[in-house]
Amino acid sequence: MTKLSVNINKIATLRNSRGGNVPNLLKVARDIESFGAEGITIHPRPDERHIRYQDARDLKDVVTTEYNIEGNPIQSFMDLVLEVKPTQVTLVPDAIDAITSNAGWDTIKHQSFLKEVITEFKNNNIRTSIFIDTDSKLMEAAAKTGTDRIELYTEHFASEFDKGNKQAIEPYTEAAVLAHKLGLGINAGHDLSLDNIKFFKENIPNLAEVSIGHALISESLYLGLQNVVNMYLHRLC
Ligand SMILES: CC(=O)[C@@H](O)[C@H](O)COP(=O)(O)O
Ligand SMILES: NCC(=O)COP(=O)(O)O
Repeated sequence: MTKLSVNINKIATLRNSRGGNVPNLLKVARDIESFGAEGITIHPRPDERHIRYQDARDLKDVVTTEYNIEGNPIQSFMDLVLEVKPTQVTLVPDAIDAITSNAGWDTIKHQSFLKEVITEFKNNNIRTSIFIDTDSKLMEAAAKTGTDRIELYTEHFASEFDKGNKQAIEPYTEAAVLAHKLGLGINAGHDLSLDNIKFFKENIPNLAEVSIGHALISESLYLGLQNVVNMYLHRLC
């Protein structure tokens, strides 16, 4: 079984656009869990453009499934995660001004830093995962950091799949086989969607968890619009 962790960054983006509390992030997290999702993911960024550090604290008392916090382990992020103690922390090497995550870790260059950070999280009973590309050398170096899991960075797969190139899955399958041999758990995320998730899952052995946000929230709008427009029409007739 592969767990679905829903990334709720986009709910916070919508909320912040008006300055109030609509949509209510905590209610959405509760609802998503009640609909059967097995985890909630957030990615608080230093500019707090969507998830705020306070949201990460507030969600701690709300999330009853798996709580996954993603981000670049700068000091403020480290402090936050060590305070909140989620189920899992996913380390992502994104630049402060990145629009979204756009690269995996260079686990060779940053090996000793990652080892240090991972040790600290694991000493606090927080499972660790490293956002990473499919390169075998990077995967082998990831295992040496002591991380529990890796998260395959799936943007390339998603964009190639969209163009009809199903062979783009091959490096991901190979990376998953290697990760499993190295004793690493396997997560995946970025641009996974209703269109590509079945094919991805069928081709990735031992896939423990996917975190999905941008497409899932967009699909929820598409699939929910008809219902809501009709509800307005009923109230207006
Ligand atoms: C790590 C990753 O690939 C995505 O989760 C990313 O966290 C999405 O962040 P944004 O919602 O800020 O684009
Ligand atoms: N770790 C990936 C994630 O949480 C969601 O990424 P996306 O679906 O918003 O691209």
